[in-house]
Amino acid sequence: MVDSVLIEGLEVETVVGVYDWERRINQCLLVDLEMAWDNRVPGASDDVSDALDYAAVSERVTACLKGLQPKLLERGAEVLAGELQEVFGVTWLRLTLRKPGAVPAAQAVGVRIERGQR
Ligand SMILES: Nc1nc2c(c(=O)[nH]1)N=C([C@H](O)[C@@H](O)CO)CN2
Repeated sequence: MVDSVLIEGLEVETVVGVYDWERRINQCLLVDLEMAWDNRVPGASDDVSDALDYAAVSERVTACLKGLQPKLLERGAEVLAGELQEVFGVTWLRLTLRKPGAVPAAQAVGVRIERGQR
């Protein structure tokens, strides 16, 4: 499967971080997702129920990270990947989680994971 559905630069405000001061504030995370999906089916039917609905996935991503409040980006990425695979039936995904401002000299720092088979 070479087709994908994309979400790029999704902003989520949540509690995230390992330090005590970070547990008392909201910080912004940026989420990029590439998810394998057979786009020939919705391409033929023109029906959103055949598509991987990026709006529904975006809502789920936001709710998951707001609820989870992970210490590590790695934890956020891992839980998110598992939830998206289970809930939406995504067989393969590449997920990037960035934390802008965490290292002031860098534009952003983050993690990237791939899970499942294409
Ligand atoms: N690989 C990681 N390194 C660090 C993380 C992380 O989530 N993954 N987090 C922190 C702190 O929370 C940092 O962002 C505070 O500025 C440090 N390193």
